[in-house]
Formats: sequence, structure tokens, C-alpha cells
Amino acid sequence: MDKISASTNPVILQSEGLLKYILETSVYPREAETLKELRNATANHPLGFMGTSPDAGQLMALLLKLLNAKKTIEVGVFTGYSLLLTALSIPYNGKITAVDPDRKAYEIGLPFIKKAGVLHKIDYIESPALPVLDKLLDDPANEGTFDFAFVDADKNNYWNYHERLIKLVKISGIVAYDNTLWGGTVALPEMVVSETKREWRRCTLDFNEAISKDPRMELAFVSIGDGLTICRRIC
Ligand SMILES: C[S@@+](CC[C@H](N)C(=O)[O-])C[C@H]1O[C@@H](n2cnc3c(N)ncnc32)[C@H](O)[C@@H]1O
Ligand SMILES: O=c1cc(-c2ccc(O)cc2)oc2c(O)c(O)ccc12
Repeated sequence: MDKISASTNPVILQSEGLLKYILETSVYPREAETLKELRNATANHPLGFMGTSPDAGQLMALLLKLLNAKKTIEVGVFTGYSLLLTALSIPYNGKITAVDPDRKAYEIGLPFIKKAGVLHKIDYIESPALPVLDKLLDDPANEGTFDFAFVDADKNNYWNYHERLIKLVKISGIVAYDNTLWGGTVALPEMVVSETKREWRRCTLDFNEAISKDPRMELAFVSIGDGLTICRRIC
């Protein structure tokens, strides 16, 4: 029986029952077995709440297939839930550049990635993402070549990632940002937000405002999971 974990955030929906209904009706029954196993293997990790929520993951998988994405990049892998669902959603010859400094967390998910038969699609880079993105941009041949990018990492760098990813994704390509509702705190007065969440709430507010004014993208701010902002490069 699937359990609702803290990685799926009932704050956004304001109803644990509604989230449970969505997950049990349409998400868990269609979730690949290896993804379910990876999610369960992550559940006991002290930071298990950080995994991408399965309902947001389902939307990402749909987007990847609608785009016919072949070349993608992921910033923030953790144990690999979003990485495995991406790998399962792109074709056999698709490629994912996956960047995260925490290789130990990646190794928790690795057996399930191998079991799913998709390891050959993944180029895992153990590193903070900014130097990796800058290195990619050192070669102009990489510009405009990615179909899809997913960012789920240090929230203070989202705008830095955006400035780089907008050059790396092709026109009509997608960049999706996780946690743009930051547990619902973006709509709360700062004084009622716990100290631990305040700094990244401020980063998220700044990012949300900046991206909403970016003329290079169309976007949808989707209240799924912890908030998913989906941007499509238009020029
Ligand atoms: C929320 S977790 C990612 C969850 C993942 N998408 C999933 O589905 O399980 C955030 C990850 O960002 C990584 N991270 C933190 N700083 C980073 C950086 N500068 N560059 C890349 N990844 C970073 C952390 O190591 C952590 O694994
Ligand atoms: O509570 C968190 C914290 C993070 C987080 C912490 C440190 C980093 O360098 C990156 C990310 O990410 C989270 C997340 O993605 C989520 O969905 C829920 C909670 C948190």
C-alpha cells in the first residue's frame, strides 16, 4: 500500500484527502514499478521529503512525451526519482545530463535505474551545477540543443540556472522549476514563516517575480506538488 509521504505536500492543495484521491486514482496505479521501488527506498532517508512529488512527476513525464524530448538536463538529482522518470519517458537513444554534488544519494536510486534498463541514457556529473552549465556554454555548439531541463536544487541559484538554461534549451524547449510555491510560504507573511524557510522563501519570491517578467519565455505556474513553473523558450 502506498503511503502519502512528506514529499507530497498537502499544504498546496489544502486537503490531504484530495491529494490522496489524486495519487490513488491516477498517479500510483500508473507509476512504473521501478519508480515506485525507488520512491519507497528513499522514504526512510532523512531528507526523503525532497524527492519530486509523484503527481508533478507524472506531469513532467507527459510533457517529455508531448515534446518528444531526446536531450535533457537535470539540476538536482538526489536519489533519482525525477531522473528515472525522465529516463523512462525519453527514447532508447535519449540522453540526460544529470548534475548533483551528492553522489551518495544518487547511489540509493542507482539499482532501480539499472533495473529499469535506462542507465545508458544518463550522464551523471557529481558537481555543483553552475560550473557544469558554464562549461557547456563555453562550447557554442551546445547552445539551443536541449529539449528539456528540470531544476530542483538550491533555490538561491534558480535565476543563475535560468540565465544559463535559456541559452542551452532550444526555442520551443522547456525548462521546469520545482518548489516555486515553497510549501505555500510564498503567500504567507514573512513573520508566520519558520526561520528555516525564510531565506529560500525570499529567493523563491524573487525568482517568481523575475521569471513572470521574462519576455523570452511563455510560462505556466502550476499548483501541483510544491509548485511547478513550466517555461517554454520563445526566442
Ligand atoms: C530536492 S533535491 C532533488 C530531488 C530530485 N529531483 C528527486 O526527484 O528526488 C535537491 C538536490 O539538489 C542538490 N543540490 C544542492 N546544491 C546543488 C548545486 N549547487 N548544484 C546541483 N545540485 C545541487 C542536492 O544535493 C539535492 O540532491
Ligand atoms: O526542504 C527542502 C530542501 C531542499 C533543498 C535543500 C538544500 C539544497 O541544496 C537543495 C534543496 O529541497 C526541497 C525540495 O526540493 C522539496 O520538494 C521539499 C523540501 C525541500
